[in-house]
Amino acid sequence: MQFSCDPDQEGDEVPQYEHIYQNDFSYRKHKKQKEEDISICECKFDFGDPDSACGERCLNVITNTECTPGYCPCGVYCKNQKFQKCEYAKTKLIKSEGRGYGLVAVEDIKEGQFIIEYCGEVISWKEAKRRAQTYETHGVKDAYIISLNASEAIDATKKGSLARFINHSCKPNCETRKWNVLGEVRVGIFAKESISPRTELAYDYNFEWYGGTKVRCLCGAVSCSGFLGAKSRGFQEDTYVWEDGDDRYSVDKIPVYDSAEDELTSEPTSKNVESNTNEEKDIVKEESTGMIVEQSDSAPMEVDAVTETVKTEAAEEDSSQKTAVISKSLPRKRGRPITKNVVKKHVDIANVVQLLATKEAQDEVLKCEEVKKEAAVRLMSLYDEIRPAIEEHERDSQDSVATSVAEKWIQASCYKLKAEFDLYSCVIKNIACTPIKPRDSTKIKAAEAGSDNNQTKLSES
Ligand SMILES: C[S@@+](CC[C@H](N)C(=O)[O-])C[C@H]1O[C@@H](n2cnc3c(N)ncnc32)[C@H](O)[C@@H]1O
Repeated sequence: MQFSCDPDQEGDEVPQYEHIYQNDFSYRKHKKQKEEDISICECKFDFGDPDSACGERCLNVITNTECTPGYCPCGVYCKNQKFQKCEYAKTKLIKSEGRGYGLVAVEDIKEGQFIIEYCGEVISWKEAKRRAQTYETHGVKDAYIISLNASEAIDATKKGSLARFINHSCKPNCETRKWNVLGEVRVGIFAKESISPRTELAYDYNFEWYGGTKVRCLCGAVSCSGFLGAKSRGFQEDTYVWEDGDDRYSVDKIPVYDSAEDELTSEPTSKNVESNTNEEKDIVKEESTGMIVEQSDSAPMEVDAVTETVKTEAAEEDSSQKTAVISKSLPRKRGRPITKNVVKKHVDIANVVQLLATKEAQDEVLKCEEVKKEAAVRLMSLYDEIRPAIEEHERDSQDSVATSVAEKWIQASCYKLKAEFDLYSCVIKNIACTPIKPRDSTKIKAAEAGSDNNQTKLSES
C-alpha cells in the first residue's frame, strides 16, 4: 500500500515508497522453518514474575532467535516475538537538517530496546549490485540497501519500513542487529543507549565506498570522519596520500556531494511528518534514490605473491564492530595492497644463486624458492575460493567467517610463512657456509691473494 509521509507540508516533496511491515520476498520464497530446526527455550511462565516469560535469560533471546508460536513453553505470554508482532518503539518521521528525512523517538527508549525492523525487498547480492548501479545512473543520491547475509541484501529503496529513514552518525545511539525469525535472518535497529523523546535516531552505516561521489557526513559528531564511507578501505585508498611515517591526507580534489543541497525545504530544524504506528498508511512517492549495499570494512587479508612486504606498523584500520553497510556499487579492486607505512624488501634469488659456487647450494636455494612460490599461489587460489565468505565478513562482522574457512586460511598462510622462512634461512646458511663464486679473474686473484677459498665474501656481491 502507498502512504503519504507528509500530508501537512505543502510544497514539500515527500518520499515515495511503498510502506511494508515484513520483508518482501518477490525474488525467492520465504523459507519454511522445519520442525527439527525450531529452537525451544526452557522458560516457564510464572504469573508472579512477568520477566519469567522469555526475558533476558531466555536461551532463544541470548542467541538472537525469536520463539516460534505454538512451540514456546510460555505460550501467549512469550515476550520474544518482537519482530513477528512488530513491537516497535514509537518514532516519528522528521525533516533533518541537511540530511533529508530522519526518524526521532517520541517516547523514552531503553538501552538495548528493539526499535524497528529494517524491512525491504530481499534480493541477491548480484541484483543489489545491479540495482545500485542503476540507482546511481538515475542520479539517486540516498542509499537504502543493506547487507542481510553472505548472499543477500535488503533493498528499502522502493519498499520499506520507516527504518529506511534512519540517518547515519559517527557517534550513533542505535545499532543494527541480526535476528533469526522463523528460519529467516531479519535486521533490527536497537538502542545502543537510553534515548529520550525528540532525539534523532542514528546508527553507523559502516558505509563502504567503492567509487563515485563522496558524500559529506553531516552527523555533527565531534569524532565525525568527514564523509560517508571515509573509514572504508576503498575511500582511504582513493583519497589518502600515503607516505612512510606520514598520516596526513589530502582531500583537496574530492568532488563533494553535500546532501543539504538536495534538501526539499530549507527549514533548519526537524518537522514532524509521520509516525510509525502499525496502522496502514498510503505511500507517497517519487523515484527513490540509488544506493548500494555492500559490506563494511574490516581488516583485509593481504595476498602478495610478488614482493616480500614487511609492515613496520599496522596498516589496517581498527576493525571494530561493524554492522550494516550501504555503499556505492562500483566493484572492489581485489588484491590491491594497502601501502600506508609499508617498507618493501625485495630479495633477488637469481642474484643470490649466482653468488654461490657449488651446484648443491644453488639447487637448494632454488628448490626453497619454488616451494615459496607454490605456497603463495596456493594462498592466492584459496583466497579466490573463500572470497565470498571473507567479503561477507568484511561487509558485516556479525557474520563470522566459518571455522572451516578460517582454518584453511590459517593453514595456507602458515605454510607460506614457513616457506618464506625456509628460503631465507637457506640463503643465509649457504651464503655463510659455501664458497662465493668468483666473478672475474681479477677478483679471483684478489681473493686468492687475500684469503682462504672457503672464506665468505659477502661484500663482493
Ligand atoms: C537510508 S537513507 C536515510 C534517509 C534519508 N535521509 C532520506 O531522506 O530518505 C541514507 C541516505 O541519507 C543521507 N544521509 C544519511 N545520514 C547522513 C549523514 N550523516 N550525513 C549526510 N547525509 C546523510 C545520505 O544521502 C544517505 O545515502
